[in-house]
Amino acid sequence: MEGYLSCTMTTVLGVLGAYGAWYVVCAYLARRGVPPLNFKDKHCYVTGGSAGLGEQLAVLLVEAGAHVTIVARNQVRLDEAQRLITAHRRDERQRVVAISADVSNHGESVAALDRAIRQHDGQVPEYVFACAGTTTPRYFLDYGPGDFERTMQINYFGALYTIQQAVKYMVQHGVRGRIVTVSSQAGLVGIPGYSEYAPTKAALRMLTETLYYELSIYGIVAHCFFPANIKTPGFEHENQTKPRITRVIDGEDEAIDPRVCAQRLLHGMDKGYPFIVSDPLGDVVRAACKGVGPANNMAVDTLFAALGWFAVPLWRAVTWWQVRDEVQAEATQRRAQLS
Ligand SMILES: NC(=O)C1=CN([C@@H]2O[C@H](COP(=O)(O)OP(=O)(O)OC[C@H]3O[C@@H](n4cnc5c(N)ncnc54)[C@H](OP(=O)(O)O)[C@@H]3O)[C@@H](O)[C@H]2O)C=CC1
Ligand SMILES: CCCCCCCCCCCCCCCC(=O)[C@@H](N)CO
Repeated sequence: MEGYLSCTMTTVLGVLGAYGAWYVVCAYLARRGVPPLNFKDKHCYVTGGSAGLGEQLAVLLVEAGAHVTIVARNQVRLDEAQRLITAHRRDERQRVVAISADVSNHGESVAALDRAIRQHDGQVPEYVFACAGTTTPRYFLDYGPGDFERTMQINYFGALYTIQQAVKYMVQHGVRGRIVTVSSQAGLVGIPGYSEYAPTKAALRMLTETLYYELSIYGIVAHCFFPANIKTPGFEHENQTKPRITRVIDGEDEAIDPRVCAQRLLHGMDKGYPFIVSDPLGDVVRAACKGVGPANNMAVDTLFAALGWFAVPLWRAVTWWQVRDEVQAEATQRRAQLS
């Protein structure tokens, strides 16, 4: 009996020890080659920097000593954001530049970046955050022609145009910078109501995964951020059209503060994570959706993934049960409307 116990103990300790060693190796591998974050005197370029997540990100960046460019369309909101961001500077030599452009237009995207570099005395951005994005959630059948294309054009192509041009300049000037795309947890998990939005965010994930490997050729690190709901003007906009089914399933009540959300993004970048989330549930979803993409820490991700494969279908069943009345009502109403 005693022999049996000590044999079990040895096995348990052996497994824990092996897991610990694996964890350490994974942590080392994940960080390998990623230089520490350092924003002091760096040029950080933030599209969508006039509101919500992008604005709070710009605030944190100037607090960390960066020069910042924010890009958005509406001049009034840009001016307000510029004032707010400027008030957070550590040093008045820090430049805060605001540029009005529609990033979904290739010419405007490129011109905005050129202007930003000129206004920063030729300094190419070391950090590029493609934050601009939008959604108007509805039932699939309620979208009109053009809606899908418009959202893809802003969320996906808007980010792509900015990043491609920035990477060109980085490589040309030998800048070993970082690029960040902003996807969403809705780009990982299918949620009714996001048919116009989720594909744009899934596309960003795959773009970033590709660039994570490809841009390592030039010493540039790519990150993709997958936040859950954030309390922003964009969130208020989407809630005006969001079906109730969507509100319940995506956890409307748990929306987080944009500053906290931006801090979590910077934390993930500091760790060198390719895919970054805003909360622990996000880590479960991220790991369960990992596929053959890059891991943050293979040892931890494997545990999270195993949890996700069981928990996500349970969560799906529970939330679907919570909205059973709305599902019924929508089915009845829609059939009546279309027949
Ligand atoms: N809020 C949330 O719950 C979540 C948001 N996200 C994503 O995070 C990002 C930020 O979201 P959030 O802070 O809520 O967004 P907001 O709507 O609050 O702010 C969006 C910003 O992007 C700018 N923008 C929008 N379209 C364009 C365009 N075509 N060209 C240039 N700038 C543009 C807006 O300015 P202007 O309109 O003046 O151009 C504004 O500065 C988005 O990509 C969003 O999809 C992801 C998960 C959850
Ligand atoms: C124990 C494991 C349970 C698994 C839980 C799965 C949770 C998924 C939650 C998805 C939330 C999606 C928010 C999308 C926000 C967004 O992008 C929009 N607000 C657009 O702006």
